[in-house]
Amino acid sequence: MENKLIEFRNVSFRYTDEQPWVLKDCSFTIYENEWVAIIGHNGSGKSTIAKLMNGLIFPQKGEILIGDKIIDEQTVWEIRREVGMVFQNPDNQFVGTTVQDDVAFGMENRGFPREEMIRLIDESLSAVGMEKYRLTEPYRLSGGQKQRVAIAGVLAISPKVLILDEATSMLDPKGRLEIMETVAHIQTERDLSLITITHDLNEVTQADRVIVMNRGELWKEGTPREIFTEKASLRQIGLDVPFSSTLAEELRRYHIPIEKEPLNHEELLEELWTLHSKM
Ligand SMILES: Nc1ncnc2c1ncn2[C@@H]1O[C@H](COP(=O)(O)OP(=O)(O)OP(=O)(O)O)[C@@H](O)[C@H]1O
Repeated sequence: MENKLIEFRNVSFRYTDEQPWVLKDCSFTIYENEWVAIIGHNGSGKSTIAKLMNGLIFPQKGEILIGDKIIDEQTVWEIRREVGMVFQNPDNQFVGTTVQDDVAFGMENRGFPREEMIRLIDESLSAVGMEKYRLTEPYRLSGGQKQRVAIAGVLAISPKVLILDEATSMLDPKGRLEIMETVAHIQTERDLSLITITHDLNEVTQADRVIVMNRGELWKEGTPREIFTEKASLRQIGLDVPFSSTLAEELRRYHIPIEKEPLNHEELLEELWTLHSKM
């Protein structure tokens, strides 16, 4: 059995006593070295989960563990070193006047020695392909480059898990693809866990596991293929399914026996090719 990294135990949360519960009795586990995508309609509680994982807010009911530590006021500073987060809008995340200052910021806050900081700035900027931009002012960068720098800043503190909360949603398809390729590569290289909160189905299909949220409750968890097999229920809770999966559904209506749920067009073509060669 893999090692547990993050565990939600019957977590409920609301922003104020007057407001309704935003998360209701959520229990799930994230393991070391896995990539989990969290999906759900707008307002289903995904970003709230990310903020809870980083100790930006605390649950009123239940508990959250990182490794064997419960997140509370005492452990939160230690835990923030283990849980790195990158948000949607890169412009709200910049604090440095140059790229290297920005990457250094998280380390300065945590009192890293200077020599180690210099080494880690180099290492993390090259991990995201931004080593040439050390002295560039952040406002001169493109959206995708800014997100790379934000990721480098998080990587520099060597977290155990990297959470991307809609971190690619402001990028064009090419920028998205490039960032996700970089992140997937870093994840395997560094044995990180990766949690992506996203509406991008292409990203979801690449994850090892998917957690589906609906109205503050954990609706289902499973592999992308297991999740996307349930197309009708997903649509009912306001979620989309990959185009290849919808197309397979249509083809089955025409009695074309597509067996495996195709997660992308390559898999669908492969299925069709196999059927064709049996004819
Ligand atoms: N700071 C806040 N104060 C009060 N209510 C909030 C706050 N942040 C979020 N909420 C509410 O909590 C609920 C869950 O929000 P959350 O941002 O976690 O959803 P989400 O699934 O990430 O949505 P989206 O896909 O739109 O980003 C929503 O009803 C939202 O209005």
